[in-house]
Amino acid sequence: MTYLQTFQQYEQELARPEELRYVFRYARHLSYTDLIMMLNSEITPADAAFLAEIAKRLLADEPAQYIVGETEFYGLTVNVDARALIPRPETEELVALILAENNGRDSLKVLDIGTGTGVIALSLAKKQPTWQVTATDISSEALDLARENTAKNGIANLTFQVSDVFDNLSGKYDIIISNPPYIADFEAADMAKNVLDYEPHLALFAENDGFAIYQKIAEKSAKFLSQTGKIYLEIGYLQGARVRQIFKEQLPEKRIRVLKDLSGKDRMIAID
Ligand SMILES: C[S@@+](CC[C@H](N)C(=O)[O-])C[C@H]1O[C@@H](n2cnc3c(N)ncnc32)[C@H](O)[C@@H]1O
Repeated sequence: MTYLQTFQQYEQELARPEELRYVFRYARHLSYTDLIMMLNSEITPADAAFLAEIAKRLLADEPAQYIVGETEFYGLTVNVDARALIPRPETEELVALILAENNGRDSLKVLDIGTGTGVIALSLAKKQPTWQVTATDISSEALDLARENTAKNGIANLTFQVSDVFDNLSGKYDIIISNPPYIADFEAADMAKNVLDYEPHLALFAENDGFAIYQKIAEKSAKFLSQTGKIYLEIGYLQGARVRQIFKEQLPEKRIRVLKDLSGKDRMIAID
């Protein structure tokens, strides 16, 4: 049997067939061209066994990134596993927005609430070496993973703190960022199995119909924000109006913008 026949046999059964070749290529360090070149050759017994194992895990809806153990985010390679949410491309847009709007501002104190794998904090700290970035999470397991990713990417201007939103923090920040859990419990019924069965629910769901962490951030943000401080948030695409209102009540003097992602959906809030 050839590689191509083996791939095709499993791909028929998979909900996301493209993931099989992606995981195989990544694990075997192959380029697209390398894979194309081998498709018509006889599969080795070791690769046949390896593909069977990958296909089994994908059929059980395990996310491809968890099988590979790594993913790419804003030019960084980070470890991913069940301790934290798999970073999403929309979050890269939040990072790009923050960098574009704060270009040329040196020595800022930056706080990333709910850092997960650490990707927002890591990307900002790498692009802006004069910024001092604090990354927090309520999950110490997620912070362990974020620390691994900091070492993996050789980034120094980053510190970590276990905290329920602001509970273990002090001082003022020039930029506060969060991509918090924002899914309401009732939405679970409509969620894909690869998300619901594998990613940490602490990273996905929040009380008060998904708004609880925004409310917590808003209530204390005046205390933790420097005078000209800014807040950047990722939101669910239907949450813009409500999150704007939550922050308007606490920070009435600030400008609040609801911004769209590349697919035209409300995805970010910028407060300055
Ligand atoms: C949606 S994930 C975002 C992870 C990462 N920032 C990203 O964008 O990929 C939300 C993160 O918030 C953390 N979290 C949940 N509740 C929290 C709380 N009350 N205080 C701080 N972090 C919290 C979760 O553990 C999770 O890592």
